[in-house]
Amino acid sequence: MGKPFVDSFGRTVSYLRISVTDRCDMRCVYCMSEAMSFLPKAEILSFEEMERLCAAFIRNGVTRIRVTGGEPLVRRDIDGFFAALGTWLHRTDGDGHLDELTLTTNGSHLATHADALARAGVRRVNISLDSLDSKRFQRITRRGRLEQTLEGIRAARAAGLAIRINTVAMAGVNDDEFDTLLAWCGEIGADLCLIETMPMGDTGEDRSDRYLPLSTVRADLARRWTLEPLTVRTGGPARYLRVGETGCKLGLITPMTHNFCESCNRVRLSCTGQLYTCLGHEGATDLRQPLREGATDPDLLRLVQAAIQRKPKGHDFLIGRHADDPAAIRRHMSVTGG
Ligand SMILES: Nc1nc2c(ncn2[C@@H]2O[C@H](COP(=O)(O)OP(=O)(O)OP(=O)(O)O)[C@@H](O)[C@H]2O)c(=O)[nH]1
Ligand SMILES: C[S@@+](CC[C@H](N)C(=O)[O-])C[C@H]1O[C@@H](n2cnc3c(N)ncnc32)[C@H](O)[C@@H]1O
Ligand code: SF4
Ligand code: SF4
Repeated sequence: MGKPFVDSFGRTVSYLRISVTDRCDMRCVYCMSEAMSFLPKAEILSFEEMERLCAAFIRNGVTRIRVTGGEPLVRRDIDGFFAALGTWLHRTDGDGHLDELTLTTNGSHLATHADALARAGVRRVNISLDSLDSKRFQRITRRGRLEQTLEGIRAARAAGLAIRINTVAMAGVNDDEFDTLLAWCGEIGADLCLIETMPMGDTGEDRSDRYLPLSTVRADLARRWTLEPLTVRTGGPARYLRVGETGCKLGLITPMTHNFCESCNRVRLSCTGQLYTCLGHEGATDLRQPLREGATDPDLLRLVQAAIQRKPKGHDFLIGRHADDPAAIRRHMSVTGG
């Protein structure tokens, strides 16, 4: 096995997030604009290309891969991709292995894929759902259908996958639903993770007046629920609390703080083969061109190592920052999948 990737701040990179497509069947108001245009197929890495890059990461100490998007389950032959990555799970030949393979999805196609994901070795999924009211769900996602996502959640449970529901907390949009969501998650045995809105990409809407600090939400929920801080971490940014009444976990993701930058273990590969070493920065290293021009594994490794050496210390997101501001992050969340 090769040497683990360590950045200039001494942080070891053991977690790769890979966005397999920029396409999506929804257009969530905080993520994309209604008139989002998508990339031509030739620009997107083939699954063979993605598998080769993943292998290079795994052979150098990456033990967790999260597949995301866009909506990962709208890409053709996604089951085959999971099956291929799944062969790295718990390998013991000393040439690298994965401890975890997982995905973040909007759930709309989970009913079709849940069994194949479980067979590939996926054990838990993060499913985005911002409301249990079908009209509101449709308004937020612009084209999603609540029943379809609920069907996907049922299929995931039936396939034995552990579920975390991701809910973007939005002032005046779904802030009256957190109790309902918490109770419902308790009923279905899922964890709930609330996420603060992040200013990424132009969505055609102003996000700043929807920003809801989770410190306020937590204090409010604590009046009705027994919330006990947990030390458990998934290697992700969520800080977890145990909900006494349901036994499930409540996660809080406050991406605008720098809480987790100092122990950041992750990099991101976009569907066009750009390696982003920080969610909160524009800079990326192109791996597609060298890959397509016949770069060897050591060549690719050198590029990745150099990129990781330049991994920034943290982000400088500002919620009120206008999209025209030169410091604003222009790319949409769907480019890197969060
Ligand atoms: N600032 C920041 N936010 C992140 C980062 N990774 C994920 N997030 C936020 O967390 C949200 C949820 O991401 P998920 O795809 O569910 O992944 P995760 O929370 O890392 O998942 P786990 O692996 O289960 O901990 C994203 O939409 C982002 O808002 C990160 O590295 N930096
Ligand atoms: C970009 S989506 C990709 C995967 C999949 N389509 C889904 O929705 O789960 C990954 C996560 O990012 C979150 N997200 C998207 N845009 C965001 C934003 N501007 N701020 C905070 N979270 C965001 C979504 O709610 C979702 O949980
Ligand atoms: S959050 Fe996920 S489901 Fe919603 S538009 Fe973005 S990529 Fe699609
Ligand atoms: S903002 Fe950048 S440094 Fe901070 S946790 Fe996210 S990816 Fe890591």
